[in-house]
Amino acid sequence: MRLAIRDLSVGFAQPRGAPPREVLRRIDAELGPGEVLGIVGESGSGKSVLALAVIGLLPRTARARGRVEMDGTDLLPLGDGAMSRIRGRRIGMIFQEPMTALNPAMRVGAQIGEGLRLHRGMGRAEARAEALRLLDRVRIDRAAERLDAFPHELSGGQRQRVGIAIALAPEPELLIADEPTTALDVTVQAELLDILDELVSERALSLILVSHDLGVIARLAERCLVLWRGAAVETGPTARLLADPRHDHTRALIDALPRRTRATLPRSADG
Ligand SMILES: Nc1ncnc2c1ncn2[C@@H]1O[C@H](COP(=O)(O)OP(=O)(O)OP(=O)(O)O)[C@@H](O)[C@H]1O
Repeated sequence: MRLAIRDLSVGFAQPRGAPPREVLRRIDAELGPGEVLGIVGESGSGKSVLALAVIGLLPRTARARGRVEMDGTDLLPLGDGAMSRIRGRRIGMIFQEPMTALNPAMRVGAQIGEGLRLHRGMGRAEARAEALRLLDRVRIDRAAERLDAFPHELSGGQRQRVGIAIALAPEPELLIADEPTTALDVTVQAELLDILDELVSERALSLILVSHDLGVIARLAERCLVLWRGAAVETGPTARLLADPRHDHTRALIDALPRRTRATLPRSADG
């Protein structure tokens, strides 16, 4: 799968005929199989709007221009029906707060099973066995028991593992993770980032990783795009950006990193 974002702008309709407020301006980006693209920027810079534009989940008041091409097909003009078939099947999404993606009234195994039955044509027993394999893959402890648990019975980290398993079930080619570890403590965060990293290489998955934290981006993304007030102020290999930031906002994001994280980054990012 190749994704090409071309000259993408997004505005929001304003009341009383005022001109739309542009929150994303002329974004270009590309992503191939087994690649990770980091989207980094401060709060309100447009990261989530960019992720939602790619997966076709912008609010109705949003107006998008440009192209979001998946293997050459522009997704922006697709209607709800065509887009919902691509979403889930070809593009998966992981959210910051896994509870929003989980159905509170449905057992974990059944939620993972939905994607397996709908998109991979599995029967009930086969879907249950595969759901267990997926829970093992995201290294949840006591996976067999978790199949029959409800989301509220799990910790935040376990819920996010389930969120990843649900997103993976239809074997998507592209995964979009919007602040997937922000709500979790650092050990769990590190483990989940490792799992995502492994999945990208195992499955030649393409990953768009959204974070306000350049440390998270640096762990996974070989290339990244720095958003500032809706514009891509810097884009390129993450190592280059860290070693030689060219925009004040990139420098500010590096300065925001804890000293210990900075010490693990390419040398010149430190000083
Ligand atoms: N539904 C909406 N209607 C109007 N404006 C919106 C809507 N959603 C987002 N915006 C605006 O778009 C801009 C970008 O928001 P976005 O959520 O993409 O930022 P972000 O970088 O993801 O921030 P955060 O890290 O806080 O989630 C903000 O100015 C926000 O107010």
